[in-house]
Amino acid sequence: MLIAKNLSYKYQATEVLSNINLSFESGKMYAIIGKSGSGKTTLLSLLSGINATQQGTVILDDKTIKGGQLRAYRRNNSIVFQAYNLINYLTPLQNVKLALEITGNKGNHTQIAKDYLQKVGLNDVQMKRKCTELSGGQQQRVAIARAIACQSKIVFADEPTGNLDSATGEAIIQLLKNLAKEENKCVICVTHDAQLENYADEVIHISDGKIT
Ligand SMILES: Nc1ncnc2c1ncn2[C@@H]1O[C@H](COP(=O)(O)OP(=O)(O)OP(=O)(O)O)[C@@H](O)[C@H]1O
Repeated sequence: MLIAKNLSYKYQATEVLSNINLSFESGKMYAIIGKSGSGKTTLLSLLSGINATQQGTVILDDKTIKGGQLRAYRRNNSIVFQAYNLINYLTPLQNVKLALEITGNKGNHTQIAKDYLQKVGLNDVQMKRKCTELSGGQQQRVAIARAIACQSKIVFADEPTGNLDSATGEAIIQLLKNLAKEENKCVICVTHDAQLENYADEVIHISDGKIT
């Protein structure tokens, strides 16, 4: 489904990814694991279309993603960012509804947003507070609800359990895993979390910008 072919990437003169070749399928959860600074977020940014490739290609369903198609490709993907990237002056409910509107989802957006926020463990009061009035872990769960509510074929998650205690983290991992198994999505997570490694169908190790 999704292929990274000979991907290399530099920031200024420094190469941070070197000749990466990977392939991802629907119905599976992947964990990309590596030390801080090993290139995980950079790899996710190329796979998801946030950044354009420099060398090598990203191929979706046999079609190479070219420069002009990057924006549309990016819009079709769901991404859970390490820094959440929520709209802070909106409530969780408004954040998820906005994403549903932008991605042109059908159905009752308020109900869908509520259902997904409940799934990640937010209660009715928390859903209606401003995001700035939630804890870091609650904001992370809003970011996850927003990503999975949009029904993208591929969900990318950068440290999705980074700010959660181990029980909440496990529940979120299970939710991501169900997304792969029950809804046939391709779920690609970047993580340090050994728990996530245990749940993943495939574990990919990256070190100094290379797959090891
Ligand atoms: N915009 C940038 N300009 C220059 N160098 C960058 C930039 N973004 C990242 N880097 C460098 O590229 C390398 C890989 O960074 P990246 O964020 O991909 O690593 P990571 O494995 O996701 O790290 P972490 O687990 O700490 O988030 C690091 O050495 C980082 O300092």
